[in-house]
Amino acid sequence: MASKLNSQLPKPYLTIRDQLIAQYHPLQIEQREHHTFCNFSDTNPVYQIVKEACIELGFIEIDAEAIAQAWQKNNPLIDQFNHLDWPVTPDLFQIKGPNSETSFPTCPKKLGLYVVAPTADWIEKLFIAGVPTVQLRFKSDNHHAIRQEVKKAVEIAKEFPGQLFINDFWELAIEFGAYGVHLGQEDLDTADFNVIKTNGLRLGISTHGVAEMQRADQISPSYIALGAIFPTNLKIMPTAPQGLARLDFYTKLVGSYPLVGIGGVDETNLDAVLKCRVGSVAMVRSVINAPDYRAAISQLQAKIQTTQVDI
Ligand SMILES: Cc1ncc(COP(=O)(O)OP(=O)(O)O)c(N)n1
Ligand SMILES: Cc1nc(C(=O)O)sc1CCOP(=O)(O)O
Repeated sequence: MASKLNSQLPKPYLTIRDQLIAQYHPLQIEQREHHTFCNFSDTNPVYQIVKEACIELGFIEIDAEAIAQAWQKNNPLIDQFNHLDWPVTPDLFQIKGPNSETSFPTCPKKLGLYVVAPTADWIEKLFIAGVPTVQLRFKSDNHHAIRQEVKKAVEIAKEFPGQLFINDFWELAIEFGAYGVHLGQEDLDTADFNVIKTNGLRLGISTHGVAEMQRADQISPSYIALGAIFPTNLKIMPTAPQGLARLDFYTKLVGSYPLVGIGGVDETNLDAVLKCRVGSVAMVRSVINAPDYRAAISQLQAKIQTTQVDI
C-alpha cells in the first residue's frame, strides 16, 4: 500500500506497518486530518508502528494514539508482534463501563427506534405514531422560543409512554422535567453533570471515535451515541463517517453502555447497523423527510424487531 505519510519508522518496521494496514483495511476511511509526519510520544516500536498504521487507516491523531497505546499495553514486544491482535478489550483503553456509584440514571439497553426531531409538534406526531424514543433538537438563538419549545415538548411527552431527550438545553430539560438530555462533546465543557444527575435526568453523549468514547466513559452517561456511521448532510460533521467496521470495533469498547448508532441510517442499511450490536438507531431524515412518515416508522420498527441481535 502506498504511504501518504513521510514515515519516520526504520525500514524493517515498515513491512509490519504495511501488514497491519492491509489486515485492517476495512477500518480505513478517508482522512480529514492530513499528516505529513507522525509525532511519537514514546519510543516503543510497537506503539510507533501501530500509530503510523492507524494514521494511514484514516484515524484522527488522538484516536491513533489511543489505539497505539492499547496495542502497546497488550503486545509490548516487537519480536513477538502479532498483527492479528487488534486490541478490543475496554480495559486496554481504560474504559471502565457504567459506574454504579457515579453513573446517571439508567435507560433501557434497547431504546429502539430513536427519532431526532426539529420541533415539539414533531415530537407529538412521532409519539402518536408509536416511536419509543425521541429527541427535541431545536436549533434557535431565540431564548424565548427555545424555552417555549422545550416546555411544549416535555408536556407532550408526559402524555405518552416513550422517552424524550432534550438536545443541548439541559437546564430547561431539568426545569420542565424531561426524561433525559443529549449533549455533544463541546457541551461537556460547560454542563453541570451533578445537577443533571441529582435531578434524575438521563444523559446521552455523542461520540465520534475512541478518544471521545474514553471521555464519555469518565462521565458514565446513561447511553453513548456513536456517529456518524454514514455520510449525512444534516449538519457539517467535524469527523469523517466512521463506517460499519469501526462501529463494530467501537461497540466492543463501550458495549457495557446502552448504545445508539446515528448518521445516515435508513431502511437499506439498518440491518447492518443493528448487527454491530447497538441497542438503538437514531435517525432524522429517514423519518422527518419521508414522503409518509407513518409508513416509514412502521417499516423501520418492523425491521428493528426482526433484525435486532441479542445484546
Ligand atoms: C442520538 C444523538 N446522537 C448524536 C447527536 C449529535 O449531538 P451533538 O453532538 O450535540 O450535535 P447537535 O445535535 O447539537 O448538532 C444527537 N443530537 N443525538
Ligand atoms: C444530528 C446528528 N449528529 C450526528 C453525530 O454523528 O453526532 S449525525 C447527525 C445527523 C443524523 O441525521 P440523519 O439521520 O438524517 O443522517
